Amino acid sequence: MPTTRRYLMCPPTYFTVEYAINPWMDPTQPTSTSLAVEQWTALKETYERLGHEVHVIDPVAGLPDMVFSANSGTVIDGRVLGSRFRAEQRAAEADHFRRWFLGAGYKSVVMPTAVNEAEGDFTWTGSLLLAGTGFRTDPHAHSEAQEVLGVPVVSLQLVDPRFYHLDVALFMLDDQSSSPLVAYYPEAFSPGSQQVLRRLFPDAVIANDDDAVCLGLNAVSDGKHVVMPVEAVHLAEQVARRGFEPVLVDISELRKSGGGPKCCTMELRG
Ligand SMILES: CN(C)C(=N)NCCC[C@H](N)C(=O)O
Repeated sequence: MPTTRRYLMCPPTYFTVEYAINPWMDPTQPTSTSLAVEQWTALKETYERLGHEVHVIDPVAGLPDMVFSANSGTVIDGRVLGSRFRAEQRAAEADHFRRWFLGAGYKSVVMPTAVNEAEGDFTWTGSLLLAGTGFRTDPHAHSEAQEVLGVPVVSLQLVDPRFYHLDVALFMLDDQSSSPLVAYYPEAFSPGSQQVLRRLFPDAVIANDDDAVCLGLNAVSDGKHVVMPVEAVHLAEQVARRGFEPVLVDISELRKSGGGPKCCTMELRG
């Protein structure tokens, strides 16, 4: 069943690729800010058409990656754990989001002491917080998240630099039922973490290489509709076979910075 969600997004008004902090970014290749804005607007309108509430934070000049709002906060039951970026180029984003949360009336807003790229590396299953590490978020941020948010955390080790955040390797199809359904790309994880995922989610949708390299796992599900990159053809078929409805979006311009639909979408829970 779909449930209505609240999302926080940031328009890519100042989007460009002017530095390289992941293997997808090549500052020598041209980017189009107007195309990025067009694709982002279509994504936002897709959420609104599906009945979701979208809040928008003002973009800031000089912060070209601020469009990836999912990196700036993990919100569960109305408690906010902000972010602390690994790359200095993105460091200033964290405080803009902190101020947005306070302005929006959130009472519990905690900024992390360890490197923590928020929903980039944290995925809420409905009962557990899956937490990635290996490239960005520091393992200490996992225990910090457990303390601040008061939820059990399961650490997962990422091993392929192309899938530098958890949310380009795994997403929740259903976070509302007692047996949550997940989709993931096993090769992005260490052998031990693959075992953990098999134990936790024996019924998972398993993505293939083609799904993973178009950042197909950077998807957003409301329990029925799954907003995902248009190139993720095989994954969309798998998702449909499980009874979900793929909603395909073109987010190719933002992929030049290593992001997809989920990266542009922070969920405000509670
Ligand atoms: C899953 N999420 C939120 C992301 N993967 N975010 C994309 C961040 C892209 C940015 N150039 C960076 O490298 O930080």
